[in-house]
Amino acid sequence: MAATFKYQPAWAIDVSAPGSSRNFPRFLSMRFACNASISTPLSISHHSSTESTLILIRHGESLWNEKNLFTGCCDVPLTKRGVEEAIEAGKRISYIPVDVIFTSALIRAQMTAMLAMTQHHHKKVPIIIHNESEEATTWTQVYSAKTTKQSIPVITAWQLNERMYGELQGLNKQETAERYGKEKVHEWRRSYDIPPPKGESLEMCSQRAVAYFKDFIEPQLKSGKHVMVAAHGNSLRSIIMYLDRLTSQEVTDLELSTGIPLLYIYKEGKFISRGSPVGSTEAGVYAYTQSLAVYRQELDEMSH
Ligand SMILES: O=C(O)[C@@H](CO)OP(=O)(O)O
Repeated sequence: MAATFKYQPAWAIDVSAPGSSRNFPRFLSMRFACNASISTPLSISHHSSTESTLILIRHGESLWNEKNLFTGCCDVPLTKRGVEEAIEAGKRISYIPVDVIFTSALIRAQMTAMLAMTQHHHKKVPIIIHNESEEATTWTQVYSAKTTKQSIPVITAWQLNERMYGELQGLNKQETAERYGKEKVHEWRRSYDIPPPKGESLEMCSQRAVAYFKDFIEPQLKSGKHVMVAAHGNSLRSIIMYLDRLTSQEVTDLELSTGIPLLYIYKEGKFISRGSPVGSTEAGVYAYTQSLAVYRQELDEMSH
C-alpha cells in the first residue's frame, strides 16, 4: 500500500522543518491516497495571506483541578464544568479561522479542542493524526479529497504537555502548602527556574514546549495557516512568555484561567496579542485585519 501514497495534503508539515531530525512524533509523514489538492474553502488564501491567527486555549477544568490536586503529566479528564467551559470557549472562537490544531498528548487538552470545535461555524471535522507506527499511519488514511477538505488535522505532541510536577503529582495543593509552607509551594508553582521535587521547573518545561512551538507551530503560521493550540497552564505560560517577550520575573505573575481562549495575530514575523475574543471585543478582533473581516463575512453568508 505504501507505494500508492503519492500525495501530501496541504496540512502535512514540511519534513524539512527545523528540528525534524530530533525524536519528535511522526506526524510529519502523513500521506493521503487520493490526488488531493487541499485549500481553504474561504477567501483567505494560505499562499497569499501575510497574516494568520493563533488561538491558545488552556484546557477546561479537570477532575484534579476540581479536587485541587497537582496534576502535571497525569492524564485525567475534564469535569462536567470543564466540558461546558470548552464548549463556551468554542463559541467565543467560532468565527475565527482554524486550519490546524495542536494539542498535548493529554486527554484534558484533547477533549477541550474537540469540544470547542463542535461550536465552529465552518463545521469541519477535527481528526486526530495517528503516526505512532506504520500501521497507525496506514490504517487511519483518508481516501477522499472532498472529505479531507472538510477536515482539520489535530496533531498531538507530548512536548505541549503540562509541566511534569514530579513528586507533587497527586498531592493536594492546600495540604502541601500546610506541610512545606506557603512560600515554598508558591516557589515550586510559579518561580521560573526552581523545580518541584523531581519535577520540571517552568524553564525546563519551556525548553521542550517553546522548542516545539518554534519548530512545528511557527512554520504553520508563517505559511499562512490559522492555528489553535490546546494545552496547559504551564506549557502555555512558557509559550506566552516567548510570544509576549516576558521576563522570567514577569512570567511568575502570569495566571491562565481554564477554558479561556487567547488570540494572537501573526503578522510579518511578529505576534500581536489581541487578548481574549470574548463578546463585544470580537468586533475589535475582526476590525484588526482586513482578511479576517472578509472571512467573518463569508462565514455569515454561508450560514444564511
Ligand atoms: O497541577 C497542575 O498541573 C497545574 C495546573 O493545574 O497546577 P499549578 O497551577 O499549580 O501549576
